[in-house]
Amino acid sequence: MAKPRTMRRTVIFDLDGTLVDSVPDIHAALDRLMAARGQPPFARAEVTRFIGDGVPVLIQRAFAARGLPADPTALPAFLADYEANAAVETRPFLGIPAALDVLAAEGWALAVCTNKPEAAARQLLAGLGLAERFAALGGGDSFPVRKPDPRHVLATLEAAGGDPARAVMVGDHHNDVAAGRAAGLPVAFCAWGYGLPEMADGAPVAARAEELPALLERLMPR
Ligand SMILES: O=C(O)COP(=O)(O)O
Ligand SMILES: [Mg+2]
Repeated sequence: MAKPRTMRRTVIFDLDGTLVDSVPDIHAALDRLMAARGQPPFARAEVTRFIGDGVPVLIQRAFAARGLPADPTALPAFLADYEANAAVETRPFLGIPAALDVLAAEGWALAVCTNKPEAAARQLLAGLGLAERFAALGGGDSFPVRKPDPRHVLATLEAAGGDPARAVMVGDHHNDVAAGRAAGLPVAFCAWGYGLPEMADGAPVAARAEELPALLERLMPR
């Protein structure tokens, strides 16, 4: 009798700060948005701190930092600019393409769960030649909920054809740790990203992308 097939293991990756260093293009688009309102540019460290909760919150934080009232035209203006310019300076972090190759060769399915709007995330992955590697992409506006809500992770996993009992979450922000854990997944934290070290909250930390395959193997043995 044929043995029942064991479902493939799936890695759910966060995008910004985990797979790609996207802050240069986010920073540039945000400064153009602010310049159109007569505002001075931001420092890179400020923009890095604004990232993690999706674009609407990024813009709220930027406007609050400049003491500006909310402006409903800002979000569509930012998105139109950013979607067209998401892959100008943005690149995968050092070692990420090679780590994805190793994971794929080891039989992992790969998926992306990001709070970045889906259209911008797809533009970016396509612009970097990474899109075909992923079985599914769940953006910040793909479902009624987003990270830290675990349903964002679970819906992305379902779209990838994955099994929640055979999946791990990798991210750089407390939203990733919280969403992955609440979804019942083991979590790994990326030290190279935009989150503060304490956001790992006890999750195992990868210091470099090349450490990911062995770390994920430990979290979810074959
Ligand atoms: O868009 C954001 O604020 C964060 O995106 P991420 O979930 O890919 O880190
Ligand atoms: Mg992130």
